[in-house]
Amino acid sequence: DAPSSSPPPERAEVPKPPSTFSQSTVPQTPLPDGQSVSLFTPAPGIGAGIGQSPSALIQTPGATTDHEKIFLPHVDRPISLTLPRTNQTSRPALARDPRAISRHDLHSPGWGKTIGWNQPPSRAKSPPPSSILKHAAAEAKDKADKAAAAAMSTLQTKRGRQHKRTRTFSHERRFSEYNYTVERALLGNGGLFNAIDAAAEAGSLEEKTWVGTLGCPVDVLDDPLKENIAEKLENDYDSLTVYVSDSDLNGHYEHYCKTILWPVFHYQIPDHPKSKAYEDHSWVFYVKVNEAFADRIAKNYKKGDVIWIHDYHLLLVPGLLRQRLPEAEIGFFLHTAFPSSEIFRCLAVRSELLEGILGANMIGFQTDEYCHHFLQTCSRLLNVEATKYGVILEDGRFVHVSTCPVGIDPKSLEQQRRLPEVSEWVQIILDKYRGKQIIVARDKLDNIRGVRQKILSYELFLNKYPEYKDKVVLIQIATSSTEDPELSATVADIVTRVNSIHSTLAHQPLVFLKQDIDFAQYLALLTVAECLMITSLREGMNLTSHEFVICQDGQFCDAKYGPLILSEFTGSATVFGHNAILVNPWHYSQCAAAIKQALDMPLPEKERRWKAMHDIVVKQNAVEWFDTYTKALDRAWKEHSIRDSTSVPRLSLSSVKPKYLKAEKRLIILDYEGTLASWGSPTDIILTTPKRSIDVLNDLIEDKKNTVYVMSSRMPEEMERLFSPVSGLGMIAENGGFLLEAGSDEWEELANLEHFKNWKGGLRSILQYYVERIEGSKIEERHCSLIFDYSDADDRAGAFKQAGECANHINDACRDQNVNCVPIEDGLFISEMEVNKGLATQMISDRMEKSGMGLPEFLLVIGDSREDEYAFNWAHKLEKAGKIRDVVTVTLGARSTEASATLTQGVTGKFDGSSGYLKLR
Ligand SMILES: O=P(O)(O)OC[C@H]1O[C@@H](O)[C@H](O)[C@@H](O)[C@@H]1O
Repeated sequence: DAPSSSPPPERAEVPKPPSTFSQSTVPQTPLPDGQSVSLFTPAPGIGAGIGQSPSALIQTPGATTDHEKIFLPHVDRPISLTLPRTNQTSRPALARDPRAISRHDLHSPGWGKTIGWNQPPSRAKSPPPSSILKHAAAEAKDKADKAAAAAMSTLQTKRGRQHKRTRTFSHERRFSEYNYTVERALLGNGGLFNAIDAAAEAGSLEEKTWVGTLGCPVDVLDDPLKENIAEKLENDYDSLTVYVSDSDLNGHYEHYCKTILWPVFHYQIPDHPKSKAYEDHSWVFYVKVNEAFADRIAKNYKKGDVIWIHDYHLLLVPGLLRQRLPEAEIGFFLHTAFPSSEIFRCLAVRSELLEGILGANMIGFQTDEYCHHFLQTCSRLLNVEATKYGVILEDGRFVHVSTCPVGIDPKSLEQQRRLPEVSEWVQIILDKYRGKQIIVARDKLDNIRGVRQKILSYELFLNKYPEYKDKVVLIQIATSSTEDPELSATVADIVTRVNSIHSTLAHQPLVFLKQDIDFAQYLALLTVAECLMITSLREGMNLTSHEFVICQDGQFCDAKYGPLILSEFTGSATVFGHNAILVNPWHYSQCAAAIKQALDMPLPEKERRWKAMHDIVVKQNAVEWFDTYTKALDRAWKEHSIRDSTSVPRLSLSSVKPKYLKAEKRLIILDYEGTLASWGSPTDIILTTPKRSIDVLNDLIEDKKNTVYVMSSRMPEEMERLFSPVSGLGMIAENGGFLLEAGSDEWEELANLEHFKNWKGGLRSILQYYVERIEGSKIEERHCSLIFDYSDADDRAGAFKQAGECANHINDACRDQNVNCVPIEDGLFISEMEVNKGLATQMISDRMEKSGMGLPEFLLVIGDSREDEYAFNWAHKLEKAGKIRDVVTVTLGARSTEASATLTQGVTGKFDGSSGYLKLR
């Protein structure tokens, strides 16, 4: 039952390619009628995996490429592909080769067919193959052998060949004897393909390499042939092939991707009693395939490459790559929706998935809502700090998260619409449905797209408004990349009921095609439609609606400006807003009323809405998406390129010493907990300061050239008590809330204490809620900050988890109040957003600049935690501006940092000012 056992569909179903590619190094056995076995896609990625979407894309900036050489048909490059935007002189064989033009969403298993050749059929709902459950490689291999033998015999029969194959003649060898062509896969993410294609054409992308799997079973290919294919694809199509066994790919795509991730990401928890979704049998295959991608990419990676991972099939790849290539520029874009944390947390491997995604420098989503869900999920489940712009990981690395909605390429669509087949079909449809109002729809027939809900709404519409009965036709195209027999049967029943009740001898109100149609027919339908109806229960975007808007401009048919009925649960709903008629697909009477509203809409209103949507589609196009995303990724990578402590050099005492000695004026800023004192979290009760720290500080201050500050999360009075033996010491308390200038006796408030009074009241109730649930936890109130401390909690793991939720809760509730809650060791620190150590250090340098004293020539900042990064950044700014000659920033311990040097032990072990200068041991 393994995928390799699925016999390939009959050759008769293979659309005849315009030309074939002959493989020179494998034995040549031309197929009759010029037909050939399709092994790959010229845009691998489109065929990445069994019906997979594009997976990873590597681009090398600065290099040049011949885009057309790869993607456009060429006489001496006989690949079976014709793409849009070619300057073809001859008319493309659209009707004959339905793959001749591209579309945004190639989700049909065959172009006008029910089964495609170059994608094995899906069995997403079937029980897992025994190869998966038993992990029996040998058995799978045996099955694959038999299946391949069966497949070959099918081919032979069809071809009418009379060769006698004996058991001793390996079927693998037989398979390898055939010619093959390289064809674009029928399944996958057409929107991505079109966008990359458009970006290349627009000059935004100079060189690219797709990384993907072959769109066909590979177990039957022998190693030399596999190598040969990979080589061919690398050399001629700039495509890297990832080989994984058929059973691994089956477990990965059809099981883990399609029965777990796809439904969960679209708010469908597969909790059917028969569902195997939560058995983790397929997780291992998901990991394996992701690892295979990461290995392939890492092996090929060259410094300067940009790696862009796409979609839910490859969520682990960014993380796996980050381990292999710590410095690489890695982007991730999710084309689907991202669910609320309450749904995501149902996944057994939720942390692994999140950590995988967080390997990227930048994570892109289609809408703000998905972004927000992701940030919230990270904060709740991983207990990391999430800001509006991204996630701060425990090691200090910042991962950017942003919204970047994908669009279509109106230019190429425009060209495709001009093809004669489209106008032919426009005419055919107009003739056939003369006098009728056509509502059009094309969706995957899965539980996500709401086809059932749509037809039920339509039935209600016909019942409620019988005056439309003879005047309206709903043409529903239902494609599918995976089989769901139960849903198919239910929908078929409803379709039969609608038609048997509402049809007349002369009129059939519902045309339901459980197959895909030719792209030209699809464009013609969008052109003549009175309205498009999308009722997805969830959908990342919905580019069909964008194509509809373009097709309604009246260029090839009387101006329609057809209204768009659009589920509010699609990404496109946030893009179009109320210019579309937004509906809740579960609210059948609302949907029925929307149909009536669309059909009755006066022309001026139609035109107004359409114009607004048209502007959006044209502006928010595919090239724009590519440019925006890649620029943001580049920025993210440059700004926050990983500087973990292994890549930050150790503090070189011998290089610091001359700088120190040269300076006539020095500013030294030292963090307290974890830096001066080698112990302690901000929640510890500090009784005394180690004598050694006091000695070091006194030694430093004794040198009149030095101005010394200590910074801490402690309150001013605590700091005073701790450092009373050091006179002249400057202090920064409550992480920047208070400043005591060096040599002064008066504390200054940098935080707004009035504001604190206002927000702390509201927060107390939230914190109290968690204190009651976490035994041993407590709230500590300081002058301008609150600390939620669970260091004494019995169940630290449980407390950690709840604290994550608490932080999230607070950040959500206080977003408008400028209040920020960040995790600290065994606690949460809540303070005003702009109040941090950087604010206080800025104040110090401003004062120095303004006073006659001027800025120092030497600045040393030493810290150990995330809050100290604000001070490091401030120091670097001064250095960059050329205001301070020598700046040394040092962090302690192993963590990512902005600091320029590291130390592994406490400061007191290294510094000693007893000789009147910073003595380096
Ligand atoms: O390969 P699949 O899972 O059928 O999906 C192909 C594409 O289908 C589209 O509908 C989705 O929006 C994409 O996210 C997805 O990549």
